[in-house]
Amino acid sequence: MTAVLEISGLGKTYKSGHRALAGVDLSIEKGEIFALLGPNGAGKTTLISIVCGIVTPSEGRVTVGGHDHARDYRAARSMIGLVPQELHTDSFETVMATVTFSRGLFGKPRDPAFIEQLLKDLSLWDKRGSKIMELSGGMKRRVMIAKALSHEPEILFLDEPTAGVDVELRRDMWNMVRGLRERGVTIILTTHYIEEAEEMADRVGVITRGKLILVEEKNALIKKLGRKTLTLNLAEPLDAIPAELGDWTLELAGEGHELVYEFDSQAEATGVPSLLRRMTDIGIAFKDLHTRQSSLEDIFVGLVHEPKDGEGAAT
Ligand SMILES: Nc1ncnc2c1ncn2[C@@H]1O[C@H](COP(=O)(O)OP(=O)(O)OP(=O)(O)O)[C@@H](O)[C@H]1O
Repeated sequence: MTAVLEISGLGKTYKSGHRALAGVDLSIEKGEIFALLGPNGAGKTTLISIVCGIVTPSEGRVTVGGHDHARDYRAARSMIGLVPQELHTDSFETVMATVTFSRGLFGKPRDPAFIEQLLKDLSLWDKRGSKIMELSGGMKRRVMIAKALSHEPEILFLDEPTAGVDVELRRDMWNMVRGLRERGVTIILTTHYIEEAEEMADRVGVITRGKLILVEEKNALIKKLGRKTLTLNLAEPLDAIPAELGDWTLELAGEGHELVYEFDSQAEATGVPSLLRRMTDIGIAFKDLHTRQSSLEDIFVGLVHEPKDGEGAAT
């Protein structure tokens, strides 16, 4: 695999003195879907804005397809499409004119057949003659995507692409992302919908307080950091956890009808068989049981958890 985007030692201190990014190193492979997760204000938009040339970094280096982002800006930028978080398309122009113009901005020759297909893929073809200002919010967002793709970029940045969009647009968006990936386009997205990252991403990066604290294959991350919970539905409710079960970290839930055991699924001895044996020995019967693997969301919340007064530092 070859890296299509290389970021090293990237930092940004805004004029206000706010340090929004510090020491960010990241290498993105061609054709992957990379999800950047982080709480509000973590620095995701700042990072994307630097790579897209909207914000100037305070330090560090970015190369896009081997082009140095500072020295060879036009070549680097023409490889990138950006769908920004905010819609700024209050335009008197028509959909067709806006999208065609965007392609020209990057010095690409006119290609009406390509633009037609793009507008059709985004269900915008019927609206091609409408002024942008007359469109609904969802349609405007589709236009932003069409603009970002108009010059056939190799890397597409989607900043919170599905925030506030309806189910249909969200579905279309993800179908589009899958289609682009099949054509070898690299996708980097930020999202607050962690289940989306869980479904779509190949790799996940977690950013908090301007630092990229983790970059990992999504499946490996879930396996490595994931915990499993075993829930036993008891035949008779318990008032308290019996002393004989003191070797396991257990909780009672469901008004005493459920016994919950959280364990490390990667550990050699999970403690599950011995727990079940001990329960049988002391006469606690259960009707049913199920296990649940922790989700990316559980892992994310654990990683970016802000310590409250009196708590230890965040991990
Ligand atoms: N132009 C600016 N001047 C000063 N501070 C800024 C500027 N732009 C962003 N910041 C600050 O930098 C930090 C990172 O902001 P950024 O928008 O990158 O975060 P984010 O992770 O994208 O957040 P969100 O999820 O809310 O979009 C925030 O504390 C923000 O207030």
